[in-house]
Amino acid sequence: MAVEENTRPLEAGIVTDFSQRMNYGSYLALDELLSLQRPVSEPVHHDELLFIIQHQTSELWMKLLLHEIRSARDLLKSDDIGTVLKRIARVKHIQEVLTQQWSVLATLTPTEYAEFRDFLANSSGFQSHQYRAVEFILGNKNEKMLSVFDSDPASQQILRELLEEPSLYDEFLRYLSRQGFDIPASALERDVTKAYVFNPELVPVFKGIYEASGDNWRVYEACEELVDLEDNFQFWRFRHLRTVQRTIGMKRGTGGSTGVDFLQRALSLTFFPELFAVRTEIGA
Ligand code: HEM
Ligand SMILES: N[C@@H](CC(=O)c1ccccc1NC=O)C(=O)O
Repeated sequence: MAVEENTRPLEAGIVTDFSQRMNYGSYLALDELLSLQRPVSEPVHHDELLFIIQHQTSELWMKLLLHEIRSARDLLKSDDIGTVLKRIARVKHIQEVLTQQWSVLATLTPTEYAEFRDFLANSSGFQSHQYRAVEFILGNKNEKMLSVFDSDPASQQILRELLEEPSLYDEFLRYLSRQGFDIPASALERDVTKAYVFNPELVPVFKGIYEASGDNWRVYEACEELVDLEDNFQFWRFRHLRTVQRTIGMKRGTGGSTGVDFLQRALSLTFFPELFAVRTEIGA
């Protein structure tokens, strides 16, 4: 059989009979995955598919983000800092993808969005349980957020567990204590169900680590990884805010908040305050 010009001939070994074998689509449950984009606008607005896919892909990456951060937190309990660093390296790449992805949604103009926004009713990203789980495990705990999930007990239960468990940073401080660093009891015995708040007693501990980085290389590296992670989180929040601003201006959110003003306030939150405070104390 003659091979057509500018085509790649299939090799003899290429498998084509999947009647009895697992294939790509069945492994990945593609039939289900690709049937889950269900626009609600009537008549269906061209851009609603973009809106749905932007959110669904974000949720998939957040699923992995949570999986990796949870694992990093649990590995700290067994003092396996090497694997923790590997987990955080991956977390940072996922965050970069999530932040880059905003440029796709930024092609949605305010006019186009206004044409289907009403169909979204009161649904909002504020109700994303995976996003809230990531915030909680990073230490931004807030029990009041649980009420949003009253009608979704399974998600509410996961959030309640994360609220009650130590955060990634709580476990990092406990790890440092086990490694011989002088972590004050006020940090080790804090109420982990509350949002983490700045503890000035920790700054000298980090100052010691940063000034003798060569003696504590892994710990020093871990501190810098956490700083990167927080920076990346803020970059995502900032891109979200700017996308919201260019799409709905100063309108209230569908979730009931003031919108841009509400999101702006999240930019002053911090997960690892002492790791930023220590910078003021370093050098001259
Ligand atoms: C045109 C696109 C978007 C607009 C206009 C928008 C708007 C808003 C607004 C106004 C809020 C505040 C809560 C409210 O009252 O609704 C919010 C929260 C939120 N949105 Fe979006 N959003 C957009 C896209 C996205 C995307 C793609 C994601 C990705 C998952 C997302 C995730 C979130 C999350 C997680 C929150 C809660 C933030 C927090 O608690 O600080 N949003 N959004
Ligand atoms: N809060 C947005 C609506 C919105 O963006 C949204 C709606 C449903 C599901 C996810 C959303 N994304 C982020 O908030 C708004 O006020 O227009």
